[in-house]
Amino acid sequence: MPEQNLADYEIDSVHFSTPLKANAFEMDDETKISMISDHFTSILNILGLDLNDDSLKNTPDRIAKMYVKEIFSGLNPANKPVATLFENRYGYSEMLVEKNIAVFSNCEHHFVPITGKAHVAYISKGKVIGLSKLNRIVQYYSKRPQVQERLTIQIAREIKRVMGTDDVAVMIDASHHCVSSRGIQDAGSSTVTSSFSGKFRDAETRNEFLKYIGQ
Ligand SMILES: Nc1nc2c(ncn2[C@@H]2O[C@H](COP(=O)(O)OP(=O)(O)OP(=O)(O)O)[C@@H](O)[C@H]2O)c(=O)[nH]1
Ligand SMILES: [Zn+2]
Repeated sequence: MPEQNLADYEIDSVHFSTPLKANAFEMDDETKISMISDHFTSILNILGLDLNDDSLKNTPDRIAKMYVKEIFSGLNPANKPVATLFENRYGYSEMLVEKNIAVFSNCEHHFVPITGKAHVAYISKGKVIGLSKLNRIVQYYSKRPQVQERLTIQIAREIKRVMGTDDVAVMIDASHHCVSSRGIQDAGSSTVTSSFSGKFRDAETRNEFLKYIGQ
């Protein structure tokens, strides 16, 4: 594992970290897929489904691949995006806002989707970041079993680390399918979380950010 990615987990070792077992990185992806597939075969059998049906027979394998390679790929630090930074030669000194970044995550309590939008902003301390890398950071931390509060903090911390500045804002507005499609079954509500650091703790800067994202 690249040293920098391992460090991400070591730094993350207090309350904002994804709870991971000590041996979380010992198993390779192929072994994980094979074991998850076996367990899903049992679950579908227990539910009484006929795995000889041609539509169902590959479902355990499909779910296992989807977990490891897609929706939970952010558990593997090897998939952490590497940020491309450029010198701020043009001396841009205002905030940069990347808004309406799609969030597709999954709730760690029920393993059903969290969908919504993230808005992030930073003020340069000399470097600028390739725009798509902000989207990639949001996507990487989304691809873990999550609670929205932790997702917000993890995204903010990573942007601060990469950009070498505390002047970072993150806001997420998302719907939790565990609230909309089951349980209380309230499809109309959404959850807003935010992280404001550095200059974004000042009302004027924060309000400028909120105005740009239409709040
Ligand atoms: N704070 C927080 N809570 C969340 C998040 N995602 C889901 N939850 C909540 O986690 C709680 C889990 O509570 P439990 O009482 O153990 O689960 P449950 O019996 O399925 O609860 P209900 O959803 O009310 O039916 C629920 O209230 C969820 O709405 C999140 O991102 N942040
Ligand atoms: Zn849930």
